[in-house]
Amino acid sequence: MTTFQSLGISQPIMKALEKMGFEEATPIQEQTIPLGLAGKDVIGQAQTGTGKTAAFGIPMIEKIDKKQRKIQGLIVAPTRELAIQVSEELHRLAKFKGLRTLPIYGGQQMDRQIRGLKDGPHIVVATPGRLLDHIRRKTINISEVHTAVLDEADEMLNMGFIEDIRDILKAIPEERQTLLFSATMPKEIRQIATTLMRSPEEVKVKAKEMTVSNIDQNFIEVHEKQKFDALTNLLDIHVPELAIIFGRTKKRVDELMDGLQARGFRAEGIHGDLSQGKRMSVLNKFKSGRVEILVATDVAARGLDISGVSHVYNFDIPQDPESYVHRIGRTGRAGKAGVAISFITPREMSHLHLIEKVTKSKMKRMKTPSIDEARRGQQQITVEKLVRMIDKGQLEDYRETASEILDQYDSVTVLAAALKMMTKERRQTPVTLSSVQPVSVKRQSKYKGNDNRKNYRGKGDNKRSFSRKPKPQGRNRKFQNKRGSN
Ligand SMILES: Nc1ncnc2c1ncn2[C@@H]1O[C@H](COP(=O)(O)OP(=O)(O)OP(=O)(O)O)[C@@H](O)[C@H]1O
Ligand SMILES: [Mg+2]
Repeated sequence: MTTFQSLGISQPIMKALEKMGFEEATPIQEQTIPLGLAGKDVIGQAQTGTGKTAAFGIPMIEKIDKKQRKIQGLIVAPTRELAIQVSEELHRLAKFKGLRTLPIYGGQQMDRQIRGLKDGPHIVVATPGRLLDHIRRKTINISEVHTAVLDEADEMLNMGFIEDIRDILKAIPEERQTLLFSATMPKEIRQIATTLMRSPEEVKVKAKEMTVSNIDQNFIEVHEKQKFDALTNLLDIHVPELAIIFGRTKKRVDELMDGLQARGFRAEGIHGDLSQGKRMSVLNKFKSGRVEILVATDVAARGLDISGVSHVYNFDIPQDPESYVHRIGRTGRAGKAGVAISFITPREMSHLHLIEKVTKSKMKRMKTPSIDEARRGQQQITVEKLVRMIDKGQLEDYRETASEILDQYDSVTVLAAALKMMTKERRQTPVTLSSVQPVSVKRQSKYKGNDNRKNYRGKGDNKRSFSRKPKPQGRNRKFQNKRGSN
């Protein structure tokens, strides 16, 4: 057990950690906080939900001079929701030090952000597109940044973002400390990463599998046309506290949401075509439990930390094993248990094996659920309610009527009628989804520009092309013409 105290963390942050209920450091925190404090560049890789945010956040906060009202720490994250979440976590960590943190992302009014920037934040957490807009308009000054973090680093250095990241890093002094974190770090991306850093220390938390062991990983083999019924049956059997269902495209997400609502589930969708206001309201409803099922594209695959997500369903199997790791990692966080179920059509079985091979984990075959099992699942909820009522007692006022009924009918019939009355029977509204192509085992390049990439970004973040090839530039060459101008 490593205490935060033994890592040499200052009093204001210790106080914040105590308030947040962090008792001991997680392995990635234990290993990277000292390096971060020593000013080293770090590539940190650790499984989903193991506290990478605080691992880069704590040393960044420690090194910030509160009196200097300049942006000293910059974090770049791939989605708006993640930028907001990371900013909130850093705000909590820096609370007693009194630092200001500001999220900057697309879909929010520019002038509001400009006002926020004029307020003198010490730390900015940004999505790349909007940050570049501010840099080009000269509405942000990042020339005093001494610590830069790429959260979800492999995603940030992937085809869709790499040029933006290079442009952003050019606006930061070369003497900066650069920290890269993710649960996945394909070799090719790691190589690109080192060109942006100064002799980085690579920290990889030792684990046999890329995924956390507290996620129970399953798959069902199911034909495309039977997927939707299988999904609603599973939902009735599992009764998740909160569930995320991943679909391949925005259209798919919309159709799934409509279908689930038609069958009486409290489901809402999130993807890059929705307005920022809508994205936020859906996510907030989900966090508060007013919506039980979040249907999402990969826009929600990375980094999001929502407590209570007990189940993740891959309605469509993701193209990349990395995406699989991040998607299922929305459950089983901070040591909690979680369940993941992936739907695989017979033609996609080889893709499943590829994912298992890359992630070094195994998915258990789950049999396709039947409507009878689903019914029993629904009845089970009623039975549990009934048992709770029995345990509670206070039934005296009902006993006389109860025995009168039992004089006339047998007990099983009476109880069956009561259960039927109390059970919310599922509407079996027929739902047909548009057909989709199965995922092919032929992997696209790591530097892909696939459909998910487009899904990832919201409107207005799409301006920059996805197809630009990463230029093979070394750090020195890249910064040569920049020298002196910072
Ligand atoms: N030392 C700790 N003790 C207890 N809880 C912690 C600790 N560190 C982080 N947490 C909590 O664990 C959860 C997961 O942390 P975080 O979001 O940083 O994970 P992550 O490693 O970045 O995951 P991902 O790869 O999905 O982005 C958060 O709710 C966070 O507040
Ligand atoms: Mg994270």
